[in-house]
Amino acid sequence: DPSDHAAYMRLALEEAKKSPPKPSNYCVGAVLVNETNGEVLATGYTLELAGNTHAEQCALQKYAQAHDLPEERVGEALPAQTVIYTTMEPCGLRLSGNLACVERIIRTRVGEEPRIKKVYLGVKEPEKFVGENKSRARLEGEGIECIQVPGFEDEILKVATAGHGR
Ligand SMILES: Nc1nc(=O)c(N)c(NC[C@H](O)[C@H](O)[C@H](O)COP(=O)(O)O)[nH]1
Ligand SMILES: [Zn+2]
Repeated sequence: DPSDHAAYMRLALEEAKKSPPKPSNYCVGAVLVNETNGEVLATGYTLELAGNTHAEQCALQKYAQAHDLPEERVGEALPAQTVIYTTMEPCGLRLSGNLACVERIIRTRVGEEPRIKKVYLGVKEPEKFVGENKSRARLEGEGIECIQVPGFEDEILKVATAGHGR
């Protein structure tokens, strides 16, 4: 049921739990969904794919690979009403200097239309690594709606910071 946002966020959180904790990032989970029919298109979690990969990046890369496309062209294969659920808002800047997920989401545009129309997020990014995350303003500016799915904040942050010690 495409409107059961909590179910998709719960799925993203289950993915996040698979991520190997590190002190230098967050353990995040992401799910790409076709909002027209509720179909799960791909899932991803931080470090799932080789390299210093983010959850959203992994979901996009897996879907692209399944359609014989490089990640930067994934928009060509995404349904027009694709949405992404991510336990933490997409990064806008990464200490590693790797391309931020907000840019990966925006570049799914084909012509004028972004293929990812909405970003459902569980929590804002804490300001530990890169100060205030400005991705939501960036996305809204590109016509991509950002919607917070409430109710999972504590569990998401516990999983996200598992590698940060106490
Ligand atoms: N939305 C999101 N999904 C992820 O999978 C992930 N790991 C982060 N984390 C954001 C955090 O700002 C960066 O992890 C640090 O800035 C370190 O940067 P790298 O990850 O090493 O590129 N954020
Ligand atoms: Zn990211």
